[in-house]
Amino acid sequence: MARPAHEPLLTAHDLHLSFGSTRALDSASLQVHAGEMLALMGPSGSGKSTLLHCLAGILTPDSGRVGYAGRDLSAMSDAERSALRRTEFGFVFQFGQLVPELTCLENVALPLRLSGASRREAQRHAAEWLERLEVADVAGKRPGQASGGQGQRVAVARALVTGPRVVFADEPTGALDSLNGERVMRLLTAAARDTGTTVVLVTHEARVAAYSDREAVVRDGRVREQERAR
Ligand SMILES: Nc1ncnc2c1ncn2[C@@H]1O[C@H](COP(=O)(O)OP(=O)(O)OP(=O)(O)O)[C@@H](O)[C@H]1O
Repeated sequence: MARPAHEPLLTAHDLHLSFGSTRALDSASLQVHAGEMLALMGPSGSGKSTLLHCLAGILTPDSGRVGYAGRDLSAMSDAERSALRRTEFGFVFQFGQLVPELTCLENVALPLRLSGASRREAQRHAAEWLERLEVADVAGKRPGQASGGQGQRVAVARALVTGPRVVFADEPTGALDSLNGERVMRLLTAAARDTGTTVVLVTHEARVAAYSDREAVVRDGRVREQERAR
C-alpha cells in the first residue's frame, strides 16, 4: 500500500538503550523524510552512532519503536531485518569496511554478487560506480594499495551500487584530511541527490554536516534540536 508523501520514511520513537549502566539512548525520537540528507551531530559519546545503528536495524533498542516505510523494525525477525539491510540499506563507515583480499572492483561488485547478479553484470555495474566516484583508476588494486580518500570513495560506491533507499554513514570522512573529506562528501551528496537516496550521516564536523539538508543534535542520548531547516 502506498504511503502518503508527507509520512517520514524512517522514524525513531522514544528509544531507550543501555549498555550495562551506560544509558546510550534516553528517549531519542527522530524522523527522516524520503530523499533528505540528515546529519546527526553532537558531542562524543552522546549516542549518535547508537541511534544510527538502531535506525538501521543493527541494534535493537530496549524500548521504543523504529519504523521504516510504515513497518516496525522491532517486530521483524532477525532474518527479516538482515534481508532489509541487504536490499534497502547501504552503509559507509569510518574504517575497514572493504574486504582486503578483493580488488576495489570486486569489493563494489560483491553486494550485487550476493544478491544473485552474474559476475559480468556485477562487475560492469561496479565499474560504472567507480567511475562515478572518480576512482576508476584503483579498480584493479586492493584497498591496501589505495589511499584513504580513494578507499572511502570505493566504500561509497559499494554502499550505493545496489540502489539502496537509505544510506547510513557513520563518520565517513573521520579518517580523512579536509580536502579528501570534502571530495567524499561532494561525491556522496551528488550521487544521493541523483538517485533520490535518503542519507543519515553521523559527524562531529560542521563542514561535513553543511552538506546535509538538516541537522539534528544528539545530547545525552536524546535528540535535542531537530527540524532546524537550513
Ligand atoms: N557496545 C557498547 N558497549 C558498551 N558501551 C557502549 C557500546 N556502544 C556505545 N557505548 C556507550 O554508549 C554511549 C553512546 O555511544 P555512541 O557511540 O553512540 O556515541 P557517539 O555520539 O557516536 O560518540 P562518538 O562521537 O565518540 O563516536 C557512550 O557512552 C559509549 O561509551
